[in-house]
Amino acid sequence: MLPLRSGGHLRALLARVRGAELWAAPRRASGGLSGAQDSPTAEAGWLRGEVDRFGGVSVRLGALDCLDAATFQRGLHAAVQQWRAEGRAAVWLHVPILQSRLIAAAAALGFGFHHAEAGAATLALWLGPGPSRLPGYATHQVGVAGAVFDESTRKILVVQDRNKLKNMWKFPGGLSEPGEDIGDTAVREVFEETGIQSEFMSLLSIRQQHSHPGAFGKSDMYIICRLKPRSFSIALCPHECLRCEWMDLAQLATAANTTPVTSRAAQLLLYGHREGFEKIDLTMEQFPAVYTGLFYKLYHRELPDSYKTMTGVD
Ligand SMILES: [Mg+2]
Repeated sequence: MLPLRSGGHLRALLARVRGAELWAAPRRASGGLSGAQDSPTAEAGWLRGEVDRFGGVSVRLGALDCLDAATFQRGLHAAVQQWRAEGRAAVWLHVPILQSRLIAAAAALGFGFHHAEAGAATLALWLGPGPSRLPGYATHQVGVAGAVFDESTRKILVVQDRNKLKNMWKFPGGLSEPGEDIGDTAVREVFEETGIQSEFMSLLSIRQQHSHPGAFGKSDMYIICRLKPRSFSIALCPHECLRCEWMDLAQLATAANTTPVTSRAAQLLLYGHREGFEKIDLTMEQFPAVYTGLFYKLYHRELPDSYKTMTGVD
């Protein structure tokens, strides 16, 4: 990745920019197709790009804080021409928030926003033939609720949220944090909103809703987990909830002042309680990912061991 430039280094770079010998061809222009790890660092004067495995060039602006927008734009324009001539597929421009004044200069060359995080925006320019084939950024937010069900009393934990237009019974829950497992979100949100400690058992349902007002117009994925209670004494969070109680499951399944998704989950739980939770549960198993050192969680209906090993199957 691009090293941060020191002030002296920056002055030297700017002198090179003004001297116009800058946008030298990358040393290994066509590299990078063999995979991200051995992608060469392409050098285009002060705009250093890294070639990715899709043939795109990624440029990270560092401490170019003295660079004026006009000089930046001239340099970027020449570099883009160079990359286009080399057949690059796209340019990704990572702009730290303090360099935001350079964004308009890039936009004038055809760059658009791809995504932004708190400290930086990423702009993209498609260079390949035809319409852009670059993937979009995040499409969904993920909300997770915990249906904490006490099998011995047939009671289920329900809340009514504050700041809602109607007071409906629902399961405690909230938005998943980056990198957080679904089950961990459910357990954390239940504890934060109700003070109840619980344990993840399974996934019960997934709702997908597009153009969700609470997701800034993006799509919303709302997942309900079955949790087992580990404590029973409610300590309601007054900022998030109006009410919280242990309600009989059959009462929730037939209640009028609840949401359709909550009713359906309650009916599923009643069915599971009577007929066995293996009829409704999507259980979780962890596997190693193809990306070295990483793991993922797989959720599906219970699979007999004979099918897992594929022995003893006709
Ligand atoms: Mg909530």
